[in-house]
Amino acid sequence: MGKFTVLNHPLIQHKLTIIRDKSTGTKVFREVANEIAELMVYEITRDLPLQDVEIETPMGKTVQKQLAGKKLAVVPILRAGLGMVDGVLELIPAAKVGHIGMYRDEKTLEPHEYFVKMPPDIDQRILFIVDPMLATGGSANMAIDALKKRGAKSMRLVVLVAAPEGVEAVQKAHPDVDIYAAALDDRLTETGYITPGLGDAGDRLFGTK
Ligand SMILES: O=P(O)(O)OC[C@H]1O[C@H](OP(=O)(O)OP(=O)(O)O)[C@H](O)[C@@H]1O
Ligand SMILES: O=c1cc[nH]c(=O)[nH]1
Ligand SMILES: [Mg+2]
Repeated sequence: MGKFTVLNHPLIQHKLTIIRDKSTGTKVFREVANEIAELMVYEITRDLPLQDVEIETPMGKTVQKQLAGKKLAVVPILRAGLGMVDGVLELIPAAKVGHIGMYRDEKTLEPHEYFVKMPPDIDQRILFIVDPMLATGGSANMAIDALKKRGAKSMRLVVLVAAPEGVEAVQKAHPDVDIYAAALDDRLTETGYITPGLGDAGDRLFGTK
């Protein structure tokens, strides 16, 4: 089964409270969502493999470390995942970005895929799939299916708020994918929203209703 990790660094908890607050407007919501994503990526990349490289400093030759092997890509699940991309790229500016468009039917809660554009060689990259909300897990599972179909082999799912139902669904469908969240919330409401949650992440990021 894939690991589920809550990254509860005090800065992350503090910032998450800001975006949960319904009085937080679009500008601050956008800024702080990206700040949380940046802090999360710092934690999630701790285990990336390093390799030796010989370089020359002004003082002479030396063997030092650099990131080894596989390259990275960030994959936001549109729309709301876009709200985490800049934060990830702050720390990994050379990462490629693949987009996957999904919307959840408001009544049935079924996910629908409407767009996929990936960088080449995703089979050789570690993919950080980002989406602020993991609710039923339907969207994340369909996104992971779409990426596997295109050859992806190494994926990590990075969300701000997770519901227990969503974590269980992804762990069951994709035991090879580790999940990282800034918080694990109580449950889903009857209408499929995470509670206490932060509302509709896409609407809060983009000012839609
Ligand atoms: O786990 P699930 O039950 O599938 O729900 C989570 C999904 O719902 C939201 O997207 P939404 O469908 O609202 O699209 P949007 O990002 O365009 O607002 C959210 O950003 C996730 O992608
Ligand atoms: O609480 C939720 C659940 C799904 N999508 C959201 O944006 N928020
Ligand atoms: Mg939405």
